[in-house]
Amino acid sequence: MTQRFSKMHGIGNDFVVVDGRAAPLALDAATIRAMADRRTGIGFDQLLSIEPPRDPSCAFYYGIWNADGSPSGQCGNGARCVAAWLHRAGALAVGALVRLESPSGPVAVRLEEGGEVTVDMGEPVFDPARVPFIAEAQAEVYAIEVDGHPLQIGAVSMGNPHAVVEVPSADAPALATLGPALTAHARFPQGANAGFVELLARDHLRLRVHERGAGWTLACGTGACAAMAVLRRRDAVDERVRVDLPGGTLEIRWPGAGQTLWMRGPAAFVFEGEWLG
Ligand SMILES: N[C@@H](CCC[C@H](N)C(=O)O)C(=O)O
Repeated sequence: MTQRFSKMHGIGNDFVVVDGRAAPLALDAATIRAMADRRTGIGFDQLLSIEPPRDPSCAFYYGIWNADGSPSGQCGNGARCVAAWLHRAGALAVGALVRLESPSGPVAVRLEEGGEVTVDMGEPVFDPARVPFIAEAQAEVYAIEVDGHPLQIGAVSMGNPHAVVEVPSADAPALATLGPALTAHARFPQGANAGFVELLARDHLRLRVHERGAGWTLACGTGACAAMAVLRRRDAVDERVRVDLPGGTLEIRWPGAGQTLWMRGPAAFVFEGEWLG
């Protein structure tokens, strides 16, 4: 089987992007894992397939699979790469706000002059049943025990499940084991992307994310949105924040409840190739 692809990244969160507009992608989980292997495959955190929309109000659909072959509902850095890919394919004009359909519903993307992409990521969802997160009632923080450590976490969906923990340092060595343990915690029945956020100022965060299905990544767009959502809900941050991740910086804006959340950042092409697996 051969499959043409573009290799892209959004501040180091890397992707294989395939053109499924004529024939939607039909790869099994084992093939995706083989493609994701960083020694014997192409290597990526997520695979994105751009396809015709199911929802007629959207211009295109993008499917998302993690490096371990599991599907996801949303990918923030991926949405920016999809916008840049569509522009290169002549299907998205600079400055136009275009609705795209993700597995968890629509987002709107705009390619800015200069190449950055702004994305309307929708409204954060805190209802535990919709994250999903097991809790008796909705709360701003939940006390849970992770790997023997008592933690206070926020739980939110940005179209995919996130746990957000405020930490004194996003470089703390203990995160190496806490990340995988929180991702797999039993109170997240579908797993979670585990974000560890350091509050530097009301407009400046540092974040590391252990992603469900991909492990530690250099950046997680929905993770940055989730950190903003959880901290803004507690009035710990302003309406606009800069989020520094190991691979670069994202700008996030969220006025608050009842409003959609916006993310802005770059999207880069690396190379084009053909998978011969
Ligand atoms: N890297 C992403 C999130 C990708 C999906 C995630 N690992 C999941 O399983 O939900 C981003 O930039 O948001």
